[in-house]
Amino acid sequence: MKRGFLNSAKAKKETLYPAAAAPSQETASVSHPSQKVEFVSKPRYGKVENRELPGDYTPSKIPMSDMQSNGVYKDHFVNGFVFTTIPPKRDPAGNNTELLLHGPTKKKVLSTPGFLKPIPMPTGPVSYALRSTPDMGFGCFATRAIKAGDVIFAERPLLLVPMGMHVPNRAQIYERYGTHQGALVALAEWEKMLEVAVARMTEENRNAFMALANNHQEDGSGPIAGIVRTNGYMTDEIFDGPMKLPNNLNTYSAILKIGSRINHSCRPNVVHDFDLVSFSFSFKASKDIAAGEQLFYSYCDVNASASVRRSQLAPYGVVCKCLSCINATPASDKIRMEFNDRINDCAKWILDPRANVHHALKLRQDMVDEGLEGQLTYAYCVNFISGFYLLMEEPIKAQRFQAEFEKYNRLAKLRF
Ligand SMILES: C[S@@+](CC[C@H](N)C(=O)[O-])C[C@H]1O[C@@H](n2cnc3c(N)ncnc32)[C@H](O)[C@@H]1O
Repeated sequence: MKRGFLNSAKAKKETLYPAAAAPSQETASVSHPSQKVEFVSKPRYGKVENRELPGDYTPSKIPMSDMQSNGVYKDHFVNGFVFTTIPPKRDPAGNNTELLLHGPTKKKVLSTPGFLKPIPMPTGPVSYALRSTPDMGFGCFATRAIKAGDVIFAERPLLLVPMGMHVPNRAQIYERYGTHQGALVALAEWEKMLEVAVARMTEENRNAFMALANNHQEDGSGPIAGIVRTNGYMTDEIFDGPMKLPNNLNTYSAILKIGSRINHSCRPNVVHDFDLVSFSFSFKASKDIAAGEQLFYSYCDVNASASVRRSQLAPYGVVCKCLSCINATPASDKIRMEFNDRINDCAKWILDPRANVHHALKLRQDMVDEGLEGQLTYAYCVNFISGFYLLMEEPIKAQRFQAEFEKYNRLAKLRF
């Protein structure tokens, strides 16, 4: 792939995967020149035969006295995880997050300049409602027309926990019980830790959390871990240590009351963003949405082929039936995989606008056909087209595409 601005870290940030989209593997640990991550484990998914725990296994007692925060912001460990609440004072509207957080990371979060700002307001009156769907469980639907770039809602997570399972005695567990039963015991130990965080929630938040979907009922996950794995949003703005490690080994996963009800489509109409200062996720319309339409974001890489998307969705038990998956062909795969390169080509084409404007118009049409108007690539593309027409001294057309750029650039601002 050519290098260009779309390969920059900022551009790559556009695709945010919920937690379970990370490749599933038994265990993972890495050594980094400046960081060593231990105790991290990514559990299996699907049906795991023989889920019985070893007869001699007794759950660890979570050392509450060491690990429970006293609810004061300054409380953090130099080395170790804390259970804590943000903000520590109970909010009558329920906007509190329970966290299992590495002590130094808590310190980093709390010292973010401007922390803690109020949650952003939605654009206009309430525009969404939860409803059941015939084939996806619950979903989130627009109750009125929503414009591209509008904030549909913003919320603090119910829970924020490390992305992988953090089980302090993992090595001894595997040594004692072997790979298969060791994995089950690790999950049981992880469940114990999650139980502490969930027990700290208000009753209302706990009920909302426990009512979320659980697609991990047969792989050995406990009921809380199953909900975390089904509903987590990757929060890579929060990470342990000085830098982010590969495979999300040191990032966090957030579970949301409303956001976690949004289903997947490879033709999404919603984007989301986590803002550390208000400690909240905002969900914005990435296209104009009509009243009654379901809201979707993408759990997978929308620039990947249909088969890669399918494998990225497998941990959710999602078999996507969006138009792009149903009608996928080698040609449509190629189109998706080449969007980023083609937008970089626009910079070349603009040197001879009259001869090349059709390339840029075709790119735009391909993106519309694939339902990807919410991608940054699309905003860049219409901006280039506007530039082509300006150079060709066709101001009316230039203005039309400039207006479209401004509409989609409202979204780009969310991600920069
Ligand atoms: C984050 S939850 C979304 C909300 C969920 N439908 C509910 O009832 O709460 C993810 C789960 O929703 C279901 N789901 C999401 N998108 C889907 C899709 N496109 N097709 C089928 N099921 C889907 C899957 O069961 C998936 O594991």
